[in-house]
Amino acid sequence: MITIRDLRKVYGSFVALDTFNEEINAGEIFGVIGQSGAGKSTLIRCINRLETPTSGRVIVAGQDITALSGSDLRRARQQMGMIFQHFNLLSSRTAAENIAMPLEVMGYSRLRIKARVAELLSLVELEGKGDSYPAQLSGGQKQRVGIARALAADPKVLLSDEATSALDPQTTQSILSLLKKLNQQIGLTILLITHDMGVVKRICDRVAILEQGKVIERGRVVDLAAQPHSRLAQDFFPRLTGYQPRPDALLVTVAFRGEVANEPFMATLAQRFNVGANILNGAIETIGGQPVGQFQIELAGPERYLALDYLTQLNLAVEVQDGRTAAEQFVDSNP
Ligand SMILES: Nc1ncnc2c1ncn2[C@@H]1O[C@H](COP(=O)(O)OP(=O)(O)OP(=O)(O)O)[C@@H](O)[C@H]1O
Repeated sequence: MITIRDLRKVYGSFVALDTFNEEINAGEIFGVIGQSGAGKSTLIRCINRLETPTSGRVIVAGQDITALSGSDLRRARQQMGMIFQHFNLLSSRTAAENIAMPLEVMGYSRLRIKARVAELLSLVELEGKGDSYPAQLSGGQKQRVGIARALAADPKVLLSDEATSALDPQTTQSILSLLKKLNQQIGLTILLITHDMGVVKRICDRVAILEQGKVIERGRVVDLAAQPHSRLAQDFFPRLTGYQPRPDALLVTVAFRGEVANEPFMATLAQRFNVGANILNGAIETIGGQPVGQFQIELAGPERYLALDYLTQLNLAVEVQDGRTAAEQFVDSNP
């Protein structure tokens, strides 16, 4: 649905976005996460052509956005709805009138606008609020108006620029639920940028992590979360720092997903091997509809390497603190 090829944006000699490539599929929720200044807004502004890329191509629903100008570009932009952190509603217009704006630009009749606005108010669960002015609405309600306005022209893609950053945690959850519902109900493709890992965890199918204009990690959220060493996993499952294992012990991170989360592997370790297995830290989250978790454990005792080998055979991702894989540790300790 969105093809981004070698997209670059340079301001003077400063590279704000460095050769971004991605294929965002129809019906997908794709997140771009990064800290302030990472290049997220630059990316989204190059996609909707609020900025002109220095080089590269952006193809949305089969149309090369980077090759268009004038009225062709305006028409192509109608394929992309956009929502913003501060909602960008007109304070002098009611919710219904704000939602109607793109339809007015497109020359819809008053009757058609009325019907479409009613439909959109219902879609974003704001029935009865059409006559309210923005000042009379909560932050979450204002964002719902923003979403309805973004969807008015029935775009294929929704671009979300930190749409929940100004909202409290509970309202953030309700807006994310709404975005997920729209994604599932009308097959909306969503590209969202955020600095909040919680947003990625909650609704994104795939993610790219931007740092200083470059992608430093990308993949399916559930896959990255289940890899002990990924940036994403380290953020989802913060590790103990500064812990020194005992001399006869290994400090091990075990990551797992799906069915294996239900297996009592810790109990089995203690039964089968001459080891003490001490859980230092751990959590299980539901990501992409399946359990994903990580434990940090200390394995102590003469059979700690056998225990480690057993864990890797269970299809768990296992990482020992000194960076060697479980297999390397095992070989090194059994010459
Ligand atoms: N018009 C511009 N001229 C010069 N530099 C710019 C311009 N726009 C952005 N930049 C620089 O490009 C870098 C990326 O900015 P961008 O706004 O894309 O980051 P961001 O990840 O969206 O950050 P934030 O979350 O704070 O909005 C920053 O260092 C910024 O100062």
